[in-house]
Amino acid sequence: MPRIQLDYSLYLVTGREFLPPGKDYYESLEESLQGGVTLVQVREKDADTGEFIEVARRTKQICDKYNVPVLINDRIDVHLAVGTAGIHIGQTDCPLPLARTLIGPDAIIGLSVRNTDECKRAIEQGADYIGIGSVWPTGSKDIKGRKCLGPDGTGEILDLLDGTGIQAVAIGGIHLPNLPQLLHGSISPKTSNALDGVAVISDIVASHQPRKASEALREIIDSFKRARKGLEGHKGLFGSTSSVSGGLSREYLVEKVQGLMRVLEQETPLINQLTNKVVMNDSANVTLAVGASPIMSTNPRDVYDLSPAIGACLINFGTVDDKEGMKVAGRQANVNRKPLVFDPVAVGATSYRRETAEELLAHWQPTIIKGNAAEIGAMAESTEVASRGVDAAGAGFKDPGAIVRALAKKRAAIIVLTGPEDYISDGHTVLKVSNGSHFLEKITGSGCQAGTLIACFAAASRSYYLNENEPFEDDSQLVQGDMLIAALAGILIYTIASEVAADRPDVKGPGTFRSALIDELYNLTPEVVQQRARVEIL
Ligand SMILES: Cc1ncc(COP(=O)(O)OP(=O)(O)O)c(N)n1
Ligand SMILES: Cc1ncsc1CCOP(=O)(O)O
Repeated sequence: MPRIQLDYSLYLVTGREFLPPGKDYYESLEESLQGGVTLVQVREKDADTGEFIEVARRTKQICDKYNVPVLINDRIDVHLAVGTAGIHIGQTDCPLPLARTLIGPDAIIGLSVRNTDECKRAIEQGADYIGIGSVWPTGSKDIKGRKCLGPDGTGEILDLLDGTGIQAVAIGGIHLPNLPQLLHGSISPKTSNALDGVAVISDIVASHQPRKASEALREIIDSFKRARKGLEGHKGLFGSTSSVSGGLSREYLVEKVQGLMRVLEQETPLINQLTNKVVMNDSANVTLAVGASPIMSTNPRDVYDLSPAIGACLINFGTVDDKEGMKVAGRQANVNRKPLVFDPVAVGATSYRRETAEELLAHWQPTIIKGNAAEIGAMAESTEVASRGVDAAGAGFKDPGAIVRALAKKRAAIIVLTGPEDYISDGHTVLKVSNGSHFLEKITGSGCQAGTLIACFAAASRSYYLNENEPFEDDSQLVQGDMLIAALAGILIYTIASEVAADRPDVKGPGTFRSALIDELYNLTPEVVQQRARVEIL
């Protein structure tokens, strides 16, 4: 007889030591069950056997009221004494085959997995589910300096499970702000296998309001799972994010970009830009010139309040200010499902910038990442192109298309590589844009302005989607709308306007070019885009 199927969506691992002062364990447990916890593991690291059995017995009594199964951490004797649904064991606990003999064929056995080798063994030994971790640093367990897996490392393990029927949860450092990034970012690149749930201790147990904490996590997990159901059979990485997979042509792409130009003018979306001091004024002006509305808010409370009202958010860390504001703005963009454009300026130039980028990326999931060759190289951990200040040094990548495609897959985001030619990828399709003017290299912040315009068109693409469809009709993506087209639109509009500006007789050098560029962005028509766009599908 097959073992019972558990719902792994929101898996609470208990930890009485992490309760807020004065909070009763059983009260906290009951509140978390009311908030939507679907499975509970009793984890007692300091209790003696009698106490463990008593805690597990009362835990099971409460969980039974909510029809939520209970598993026991490590201890087969406690499981047998209390009659729970099964056990969770680690790599140094009782070996799985022996545990199976001891607890019989019907009980669930979960195994901790920290790498692909351990996963292969878990498959061979017949685990019912695996706990993949630690995804991020955690204060709830000593992970002995081991490297955290992150969403992409989690995805590599998920790849191996495809077709095995073994369920998987992730564990370690999972909290509301990084949950969307984990769920979407761990979808395995090769097989599209995804997590069945997440296991958490502190996000629920350490909360004064475990019911609310659980409800908030469940909302995100349920929406992700609904989306996956809608996508059954689909093997692409991005589902509906990009609609261009079939029948792709220059004409199709340009027509879509023209459509977004009209949407932008009609909708005037608000674009919040946490950007650097050097470019702030020009970025606000290019935003206005294409028909969007700029706001340059950085205060954490302010960006939180603004998030529901904006069309998109840009985070550009050129002067690495306002890190707290960037964390909150990006997190709220994810929570409110707004496009988030990340411009990691000079990320490869210093260790501080690299660490800051990683810190930010642990807080939120970008929709689009834009950078020059040095920045994209640093993000892709490639040494082909070095940084020189905020610029890239050297000739560039041998195969830029392969770089952007691989990074898009790794980061589960659209990647835009700017340079003499621009490359854009969603992990499948690679587009190359050959428009632009040499003057763009002679003014400060041209890359930053391109990022701003990508954010404007990302907002337009989302609006277009929501106007055409029932709200969240296709819930498959964190952000709705065609973000590959949005990135293409931002790049095309900017580079074509730069060509038109550079051709003007009154443009004598970078100073006059800078003003002319804003004028030409303002005056650019869909017809000129049609005539000038040099887009190739690689
Ligand atoms: C769901 C889940 N995944 C992993 C673990 C970690 O288990 P283990 O490696 O045995 O470490 P301890 O929990 O025993 O410290 C888990 N408990 N649950
Ligand atoms: C038990 C365990 N195993 C790997 S990480 C971890 C702790 C998870 O706790 P938290 O959800 O508080 O990070």
